[in-house]
Amino acid sequence: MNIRILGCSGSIAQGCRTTSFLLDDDVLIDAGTGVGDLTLDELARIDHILLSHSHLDHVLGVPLLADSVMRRRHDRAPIQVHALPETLQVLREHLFNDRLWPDFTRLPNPRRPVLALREFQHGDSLELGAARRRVDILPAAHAVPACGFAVTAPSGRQWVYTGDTGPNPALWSALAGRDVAQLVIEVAFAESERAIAADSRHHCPSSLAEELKRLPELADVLLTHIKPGELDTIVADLAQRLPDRRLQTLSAGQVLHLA
Ligand SMILES: Nc1ncnc2c1ncn2[C@@H]1O[C@@H]2COP(=O)(O)O[C@H]2[C@H]1O
Repeated sequence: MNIRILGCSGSIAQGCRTTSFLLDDDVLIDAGTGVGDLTLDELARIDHILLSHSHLDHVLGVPLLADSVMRRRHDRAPIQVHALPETLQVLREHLFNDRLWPDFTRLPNPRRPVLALREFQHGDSLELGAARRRVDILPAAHAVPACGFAVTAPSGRQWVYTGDTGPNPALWSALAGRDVAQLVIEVAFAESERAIAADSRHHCPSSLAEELKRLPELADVLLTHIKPGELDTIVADLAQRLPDRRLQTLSAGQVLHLA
């Protein structure tokens, strides 16, 4: 099982692309600005998009992708966009409303649209893509309704992405008993912006260090969603707080493999 990191930044700047991961070649996990690095052929292969929440940095690729691939998918089923009901409602009301963007859930033809919106709930399990990967929907604690995802590799080991979240006790309960090989967890803000982190329901180093006490030592920890310009400060801070835990930072272009 391969996960290609298209974007993993907390916002944009040169070299910084917002969250998007490609599972195998047909399942997109979040649709941030990293989606724009895919070729048209790669975009046209995507059959499923999982959205962790409705914020722009995670969804803006969906309407653009729909417009790009529409003429290549005449004979294909709609791309299934999977998300919490609250997230889909935001897309319907504020994005695909024929004002901010055309309603691609009815275009190019209401009987054969390029997008179909599919609800899931926390605790659900989906089977997605040609490889029928199992994806479990995990709780997240963010400023808007949000979730994370656990994807099961052929060995039974799991790749877990927290989504955008602040301190999230329900996540650790949901992970108990799972064989987590890799945990992609966010830390958006430096300690100096701890108040903004708390307000906007993200992690900073102190809250992340507390959370990681709940994770088995064996899992690899990969940091994501760091705000542009903050990486060195955050990594140095975490190295002091967690000297015994090897932390890696995700980078765009990286491909994670899980047997
Ligand atoms: N109270 C706040 N003060 C400053 N910035 C904020 C506040 N709330 C949200 N934001 C910013 O708005 C961004 C929206 O996307 P994010 O949640 O990734 O990160 C958020 C912060 O960078």
